[in-house]
Amino acid sequence: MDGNKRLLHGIVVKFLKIKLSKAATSTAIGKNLPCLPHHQLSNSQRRLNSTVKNTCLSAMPKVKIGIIGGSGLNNPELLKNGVEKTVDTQFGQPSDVLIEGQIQGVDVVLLARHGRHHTINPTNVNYRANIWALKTLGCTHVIVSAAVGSLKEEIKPGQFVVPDSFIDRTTKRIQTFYDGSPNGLPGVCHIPMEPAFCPTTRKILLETAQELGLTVHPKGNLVVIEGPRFSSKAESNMYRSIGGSIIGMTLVPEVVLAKEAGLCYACVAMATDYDCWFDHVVDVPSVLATFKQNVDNIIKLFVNVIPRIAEQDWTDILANNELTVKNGIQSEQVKK
Ligand SMILES: CSC[C@H]1O[C@H](OP(=O)(O)O)[C@H](O)[C@@H]1O
Ligand SMILES: Nc1ncnc2[nH]cnc12
Repeated sequence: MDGNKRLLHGIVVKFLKIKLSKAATSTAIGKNLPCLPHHQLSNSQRRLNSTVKNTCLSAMPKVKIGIIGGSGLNNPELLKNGVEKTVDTQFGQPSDVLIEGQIQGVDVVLLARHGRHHTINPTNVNYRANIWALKTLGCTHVIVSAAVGSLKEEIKPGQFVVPDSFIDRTTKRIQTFYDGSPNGLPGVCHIPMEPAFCPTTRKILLETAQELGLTVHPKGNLVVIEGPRFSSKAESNMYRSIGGSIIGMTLVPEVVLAKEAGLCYACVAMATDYDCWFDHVVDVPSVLATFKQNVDNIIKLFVNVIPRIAEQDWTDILANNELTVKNGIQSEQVKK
C-alpha cells in the first residue's frame, strides 16, 4: 500500500469503528468500573450500562453468536430457556426456526442447518436465508459444526479439524447475496476468500479445544462436494491428490455468504469416517454413530468458546470485515 492508500484505509477503518461503537449496545458501566465483558457484569452493572456512557466499554460492540448445527447436532441442549423465532428473509425461509437464548450470559442463536428433523439435503439448504436470518437477529459471529470424511490417514475418525481453507466442488448453489435479482443486494460483489475463516475466531476455537484435551488438527482444506451422494473411490483419491484434508457437503456457500455478510465465521469439523479411499465403507449410520460418540465434545467446545469470544474486543475486526465487503462491491468502486 502506498502512503495515500494507507492514509485512506486508516480513515475508512476509523470511520467504521466509530459507526460500530455507536451501534454498540452493551458494556458501558460507569467510568470508575473495570472493563469487563458483558457476560461477566452483574445485573446492576448491566442496568447501569444502559444509562451511563463509558469511555472504555461503550466502544466494544456487543457480541452475539450464531451456532449452525450440522448433521447430528440438530437441537442440542445448549440453550436454557431458548425462545423460538420464525424469521422470514428476502432470500426465503431459513432451514428452521432460530432459537435465541444465552450461554453463560452471552447472547446466542441456534439454527439446525438441515432443519431440526434433518429434512433438507445439502443442495437444498437455503444458505442465504440462514446467514441472512442470523445477521438480521444481530449476530456478529457464526460458529458451525460439520461432519466430514477424512482424506488423510492422520486425521482419524472422532478427531476434530479447524479448517483454514476449502476446495469448492459444488455445482448448484447460489454463492452471493449480490445476485442481480430484485431481492438481491445491489451491485456485484467479488469477495476475497483468503482468509476464508475468521482467524481470531479460529484461534479461539483451536486453543479452547486444545485446553479441553481434544485431538484437534489446527488446519486443513475442506473439500465441499455437491452431494447428496458420497464420492466414488476415484474422486476420493483425486481430492486427496489436489490437497484436500477432509470432505463434506455444506461449508460452501455458507462460509462465502458469512464473509459477504461481514460475520466472523469459523467451523469445527468432526471426522466421522475415512471416506472411501481407505477401503472403508461410508454410510449414514456409521457417520452418525461416530458423530454421536463425540458430540458431547463439540457441545463442550462451543460452551467454552462462547464466553471467550465475548470477552474480546471485536471492534477492529468487525470494521475490517465491513471494509472487505465494501471493497468487494464493484458498484461501490464505480461510485468513488
Ligand atoms: C449424514 S452424512 C452426510 C452429511 O453430513 C454432513 O452434514 P453437515 O456438514 O451438515 O454436518 C455432510 O456435509 C452431509 O451433509
Ligand atoms: N465421507 C464423506 N463425504 C462427504 N460428506 C461427509 N460427511 C461425513 N462424511 C462424509
